[in-house]
Amino acid sequence: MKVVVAGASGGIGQPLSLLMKACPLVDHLSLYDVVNTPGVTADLSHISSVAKIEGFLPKDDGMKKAFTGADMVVIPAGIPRKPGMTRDDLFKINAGIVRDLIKGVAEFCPEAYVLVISNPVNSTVPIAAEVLKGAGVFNPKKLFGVTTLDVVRAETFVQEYTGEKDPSKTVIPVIGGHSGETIVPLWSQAKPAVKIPEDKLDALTHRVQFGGDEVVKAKDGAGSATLSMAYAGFRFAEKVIKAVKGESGIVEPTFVYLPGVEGGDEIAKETGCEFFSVPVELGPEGAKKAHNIVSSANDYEKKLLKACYDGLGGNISKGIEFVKNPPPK
Ligand SMILES: NC(=O)c1ccc[n+]([C@@H]2O[C@H](COP(=O)([O-])OP(=O)(O)OC[C@H]3O[C@@H](n4cnc5c(N)ncnc54)[C@H](O)[C@@H]3O)[C@@H](O)[C@H]2O)c1
Ligand SMILES: O=C(O)C[C@H](O)C(=O)O
Repeated sequence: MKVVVAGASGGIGQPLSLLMKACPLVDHLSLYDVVNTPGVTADLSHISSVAKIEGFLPKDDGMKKAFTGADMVVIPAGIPRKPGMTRDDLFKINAGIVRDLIKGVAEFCPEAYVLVISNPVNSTVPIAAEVLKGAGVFNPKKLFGVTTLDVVRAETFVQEYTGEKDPSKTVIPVIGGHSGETIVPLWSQAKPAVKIPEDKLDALTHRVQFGGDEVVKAKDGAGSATLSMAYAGFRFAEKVIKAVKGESGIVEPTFVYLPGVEGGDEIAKETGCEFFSVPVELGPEGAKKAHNIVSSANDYEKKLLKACYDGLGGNISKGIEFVKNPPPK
């Protein structure tokens, strides 16, 4: 299992690379960034874990060397938010960064599982799909937008109503997209079931939808969530790797191209969105089956979903348009 982290020197990239280096399921870790990969690689290389590690900069065919033979490419490359910014404000810079990295995937490792962390995820994943389509190598089962941080937040914030000692033991499906109102926690589908007082529901939902803002505000200009994102990104990547290696029964919400995944057509029809995060069963081929829990939402959640569909559709079209009709340079 050769894993590439693209954007490896950044706030997410470094702790994510640390978790990958420590993971016994990873044989080969390849770090790629436009800066500082020699230092990050030298540092991590002293860890006595199984993964062989290499680091590359763009010079001397660095992307080709980093990506060739990769089984998985995880992408946290791009600028983060500052207070007052929306994720969509990152589009101008991050759209081009993701497009160019995905061109590298298409050329050097078209069979790889691709996990996109870079924001705005609602647009960067459609960008990735368009680039891969254009290169004739798009496999929707292998392209994932990482929305796990929303799931992790929901598990954490609901703990006060579950009484669970370990918050990760409560399964809360968080569906839709990854920004503000497009993030929809389906509390009614919690396992085990959880009773949230009615007067607390709005505040809890809002905290999950806008949890990213809490961190952006607290970091006060120094970026957005990095450590919790590295944890969440690793948690999702590890699940994909385990499924690829044959473990069955792994289901995790992730933002996928619905028409390309079994069960996805029905969800696309119901939501009106081609890209959507739903619990996806993972298998050796990647996304095995999309679970339609949209139809099980209660009335409160249906209202949230309506707002989600309205916002998400525009974000998706913006990403597709960026590749189909690139803006003048
Ligand atoms: N999906 C999520 O839930 C989630 C959560 C947190 C952050 N994010 C997003 O992740 C991205 C990264 O956040 P961060 O805090 O690590 O930012 P950061 O600025 O600390 O790190 C980004 C890294 O990307 C590198 N980079 C820039 N252009 C590159 C290119 N063309 N090729 C390779 N590397 C390149 C930079 O050199 C830097 O090291 C942001 O867009 C942020 O909004 C997503
Ligand atoms: O909020 C951000 O900009 C980063 C990330 O998407 C998050 O949810 O923390």
